[in-house]
Amino acid sequence: QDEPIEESYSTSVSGMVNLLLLEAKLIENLNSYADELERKLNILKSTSLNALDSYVLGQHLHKHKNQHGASEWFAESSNGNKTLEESHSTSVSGMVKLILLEAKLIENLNRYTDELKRKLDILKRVVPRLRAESDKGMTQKEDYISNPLNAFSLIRRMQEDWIDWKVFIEEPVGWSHIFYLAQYKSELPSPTDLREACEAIQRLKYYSIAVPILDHALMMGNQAMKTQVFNLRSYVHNMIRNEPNLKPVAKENIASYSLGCRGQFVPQSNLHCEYKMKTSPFLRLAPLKMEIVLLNPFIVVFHDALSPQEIDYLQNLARPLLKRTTVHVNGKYVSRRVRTSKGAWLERDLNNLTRRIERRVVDMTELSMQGSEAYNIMNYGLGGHYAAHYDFFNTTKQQTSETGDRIATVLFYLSDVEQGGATVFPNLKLAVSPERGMALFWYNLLDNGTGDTRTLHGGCPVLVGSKWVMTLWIHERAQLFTRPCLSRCAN
Ligand SMILES: O=C(O)CCC(=O)C(=O)O
Ligand SMILES: [Fe+2]
Repeated sequence: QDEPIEESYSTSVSGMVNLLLLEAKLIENLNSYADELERKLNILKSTSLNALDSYVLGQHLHKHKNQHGASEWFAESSNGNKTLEESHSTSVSGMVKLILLEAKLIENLNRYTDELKRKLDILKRVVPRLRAESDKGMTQKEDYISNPLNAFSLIRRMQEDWIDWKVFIEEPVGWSHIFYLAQYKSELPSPTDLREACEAIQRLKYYSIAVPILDHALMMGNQAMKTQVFNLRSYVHNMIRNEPNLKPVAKENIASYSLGCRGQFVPQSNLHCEYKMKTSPFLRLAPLKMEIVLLNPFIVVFHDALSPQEIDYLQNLARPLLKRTTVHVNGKYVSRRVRTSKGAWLERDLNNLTRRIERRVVDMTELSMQGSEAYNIMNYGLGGHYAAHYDFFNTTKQQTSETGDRIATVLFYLSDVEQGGATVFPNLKLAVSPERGMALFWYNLLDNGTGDTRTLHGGCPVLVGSKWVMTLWIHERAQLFTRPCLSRCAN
C-alpha cells in the first residue's frame, strides 16, 4: 500500500547525516549519565565522609528546583517528635540495638553500591562500542551512509536502541534501598536523642575530661554540614569552658557531690566486716558478708548478695521491658534530665528467683517486705546519672497513705562500672563504687518517721561502662511491731 510518509530519514543521505549527528549527541548523554553514576559510586567507596557532604549540598540545591524527590518523601516519615521513653542514649542496653541496626543499614548501603556498580559496568562496556561505530560514521559521513549495511544499521539502532536506553536510565537504582531505610526510620535516633547525648557528654565534666576528648567524640562521623550538631557542640564546649571545676580552684569550693563522684572523699576506715548469720537458720549455712559503712545513719553493704547467675537471669528478665525512667513531680511521673536511665519493674513474687531474693532481703534487713515496692531494675547509658535526691516522700499523700513512707532502701549493683557511676551521699562524704553482686542498705527515715536529710544521695554519671542496679524501697507501715517508733518520737 502506498500511504503517505511525511518525514523519513532514510530517503536521503543528507537526512541520514542528521541522524548521525543526533546519535553522537545521545551517546554523549549516555556517557554523562555513566559519569554521574560513577561519582555516586566513588562517594560510596570513598574513605572520607566529606565527599557525601558536598553531594548532599548539591542535591539540596537541586531539590529546590525539583520538589518531588525521593528524599522529600522520606523526610515525611521523620521521627522528630519521638518521646523520651524511646530515647537511645539513656541506657547501654538500648544502644546495643543501635549498633545492630547500624550494621544492617551498612549492608543495605553495600547492596545499593553493588547495584549501582552493575549498572555502571554495563555502560562502561557499551559506550565505547557505540562511540566506535558512531566515530566511523562521523569521520566520513556520506561514504559511511552510502554503504547500505551501514545505512540500515543506523536506522535500526536509532529506531530501537535509544528507547531501550531510556528505559535503562529510567529504571531507578535504590528504590528498594530507600524502602529498606524508611522501614527503619523510626528506630533511628531522633533530634531529642542527639540533644540528650550532648547533655550526657556535658555531664562528664564532673570528671574533668579534657575538651579534646569531647571534641573527638562529637566530631566523629559525618557532621561537617550538620549545623545543628555544630551548634550543640559549641554549646557543650562553652558550658565546659565556663565550668569553674576545670580551672584550678580552691578545693573547698568544689561541690561535695562531684568530689564524691571523682572518688575524692577520704575513706572511712574505722568500721568492720562481719558474717551475718543469726537472722534466720538459713544464714548459718550461708552467712551474709556484711560490711558496716556508717553507724549513724546506719549504712551497710552486703558483698556477694546476688550470684552471677542470678544477676544474668534478672537482667534477661528486665532487658525487654526497659523504659525511660521518670521522676515524681507534682503528682505526675515525668522524664527529666536529672534521671537519665531506663528501668523496668519486676514483681517480688514473679518467680522463684524473685521470691528467693525477697527472703534474702528479709535476712539482710530484718524488715518485713509487706507493702514494699516491686524491684526496680535500671540500666544507665551514655553519661547516665541520677542527680542527688531523697528516696523518702515525706508527704501524707497517696504514695504513703497505706503503706507508709520508704523506711529503707536496698540498692543491688548488677554490674561493675569501669569508670564513674558511684553512689554518692554528699552530706555524709560517702561514695560507694558499684561492685557486681553487692547490695547497699540504708535507712531513709529517722526514728520519729520523718525523712533523714543526711541520706541525700545520687548516682554519678557513668563515664565508661554499663551500670545496672536493682532498687528495692521498703515501706514503713509493716515494720510497726518489729521496728516500733522509738522513744525519741515522743519528744
Ligand atoms: O544508681 C544509683 O547509684 C542510685 C540509684 C538510686 O538512688 C535510686 O534508684 O533511688
Ligand atoms: Fe535513690
